[in-house]
Amino acid sequence: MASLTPISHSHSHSLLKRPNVRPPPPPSFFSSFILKDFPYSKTLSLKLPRMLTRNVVVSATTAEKPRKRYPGEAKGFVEEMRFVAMKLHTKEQAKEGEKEVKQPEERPVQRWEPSVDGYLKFLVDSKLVYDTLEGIIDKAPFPSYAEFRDTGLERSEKLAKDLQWFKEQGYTIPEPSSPGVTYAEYLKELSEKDPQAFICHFYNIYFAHSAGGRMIGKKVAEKILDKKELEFYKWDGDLSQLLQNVRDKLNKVAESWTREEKNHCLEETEKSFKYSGDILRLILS
Ligand code: HEM
Repeated sequence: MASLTPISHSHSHSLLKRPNVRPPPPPSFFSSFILKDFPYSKTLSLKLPRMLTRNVVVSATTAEKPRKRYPGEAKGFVEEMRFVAMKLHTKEQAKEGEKEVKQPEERPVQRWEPSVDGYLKFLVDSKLVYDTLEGIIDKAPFPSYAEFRDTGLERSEKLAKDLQWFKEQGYTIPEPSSPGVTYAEYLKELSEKDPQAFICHFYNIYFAHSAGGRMIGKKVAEKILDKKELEFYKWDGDLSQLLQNVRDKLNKVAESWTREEKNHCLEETEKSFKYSGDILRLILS
């Protein structure tokens, strides 16, 4: 495993007690700072930086240099990734969501009209993405990826079983389609040149599936599969413990990242939603 440099918090603690701290600079300073640090795309640049600015707290680490705190930072980097991800949901997807509904999959799952053929396309493309992710983690082109081998969250074999079940029911399993192929290619490329961005996708893919993904699985099964529970939505062992183990590892890996690298990882969240949204939308095709 790559050497990790833990961040020491002791010194900020003692300094927090200092009474004569400099007052925080005016909001305009923050807006430009955050905008510079979070160059999100046009669609989000209006929403996300404001959202982040609103939540940034200035903590007095030294009298000379006020230090901005990122939302979730005190709890660890996973909490920062979660914060950005939750804002990218729509209100109808999750309570914490803030994004406007633009795509069909952003509407309430309760009102979806899924088709078995569309769902099969979704499962096939999801399998390609998980095959790719799990292959990358296994190969570990960056040593830190090896931390994420055998987490118990792997989905490739589960999906293989589900597709076999559909086949036995008489369905023809389609070839992967463009959204899955495109995402898999992107992940392969990223994994070899940009570990921070790759880890963002890793987090979002597995954690999205354990949250919204499970909800989707249940609703879709009620509507079109006579409530058949797929293996895709079953984990060996206690899911919340498996997730916690991965959160701990992600936090540990991110401890060796600079603030710029962390921001770069957070900025990738939007792409993760875009690629995953394109695959989710197949359910409604
Ligand atoms: C129809 C689509 C979606 C629905 C209905 C949905 C719904 C949800 C819900 C209900 C939660 C749990 C919120 C809570 O903790 O109270 C959640 C969490 C989350 N979602 Fe989604 N989501 C969707 C799509 C996505 C997509 C496309 C991504 C990113 C690729 C994503 C990433 C996440 C992440 C990272 C979490 C945090 C999980 C955790 O805290 O462990 N979601 N989602």
